[in-house]
Amino acid sequence: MKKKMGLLVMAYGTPYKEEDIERYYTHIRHGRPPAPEMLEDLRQRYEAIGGTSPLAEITQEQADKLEVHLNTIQDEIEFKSYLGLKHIEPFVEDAVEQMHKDGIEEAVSIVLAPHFSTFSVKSYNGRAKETAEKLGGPHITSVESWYDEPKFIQYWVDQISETYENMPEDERDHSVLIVSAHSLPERILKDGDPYPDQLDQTAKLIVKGAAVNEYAIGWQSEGNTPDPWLGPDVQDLTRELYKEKGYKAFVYIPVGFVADHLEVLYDNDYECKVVTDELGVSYYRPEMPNAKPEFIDALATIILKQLKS
Ligand SMILES: CC1=C(CCC(=O)O)c2cc3nc(cc4[nH]c(cc5[nH]c(cc1n2)c(C)c5CCC(=O)O)c(CCC(=O)O)c4C)C(CCC(=O)O)=C3C
Ligand SMILES: [Fe+2]
Repeated sequence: MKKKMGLLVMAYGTPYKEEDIERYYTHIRHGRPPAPEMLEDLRQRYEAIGGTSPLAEITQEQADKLEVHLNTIQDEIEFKSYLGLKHIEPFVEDAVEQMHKDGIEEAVSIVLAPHFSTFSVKSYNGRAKETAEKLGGPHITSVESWYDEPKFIQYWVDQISETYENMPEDERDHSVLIVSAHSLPERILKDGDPYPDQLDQTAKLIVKGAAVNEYAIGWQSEGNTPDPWLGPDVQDLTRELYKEKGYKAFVYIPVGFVADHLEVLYDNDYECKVVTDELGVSYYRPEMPNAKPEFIDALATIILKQLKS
């Protein structure tokens, strides 16, 4: 008999339709409704990428494929996946409750974001464990971070190698790789949050694997709040690097994310491209992992390693 295990896949979540944008944004803001102009600004950004984000569909596909793949590559455990989202239903709490109702006693959880921070991964895992404790189960083993998983690094190495191979030689010799993640308020640094160091490590491993000479770390998508956020912002960084080094091509890899969504399709493909267009240089953005088999295999490897440790 195979051992049955819940597979709790957690991700940010996105509005399913335009009418969901307000309550979604309110949830992100811990229950404080956004001012009308902030809401309108967000609505327009979704509008610019086609009305809503492809994220909902991609996240579901990632969870489904991960379950199937895990059940294919080993035969000791029967995994059953549950999707738990941070800011829209099915919420993390809903997923844990469903596992409990289904009689799941043991579960493993993973957040679809590679780098640990008190703002992101810690809060997902905390919400899951708190709910499980309240209900009296399941027992959850959590993956805390996976920013250095070799198969994840290899995914990006392969992507950028392909991008650089297809670039005109003159551009390749004058290009820079911008490795980025979602910015967070600078105050996370006070408490020794590992987030910036983990991004640094991811970047170093990718750069080494792909033998890229020129790279820089940037932050993107910072929130609309008065506190200072981690910088440099990818748009400012693009301008500075152009001024200092005169690069002819900029290659963006937002490795803090794993799917095509608003922060990539708008903040990179629109906002960063406005800057590269203005500077008259080339913009490249290798493909996101989404539900590609190599990435699903990387996630499965991370889960199995966690269960063996
Ligand atoms: C660390 C981090 C990740 C990566 C880790 C993870 O994935 O967990 C992430 C991912 C995402 N963030 C997303 C969307 C948004 N995040 C916002 C706002 C914020 N994010 C924050 C942090 C993060 N966010 C923070 C500290 C705020 C400010 C909150 C405040 O005001 O105090 C806002 C509000 C408006 C704005 O600021 O743009 C939106 C719409 C989407 C979905 C996109 C889609 O729908 O396609 C995704 C994947
Ligand atoms: Fe966000």
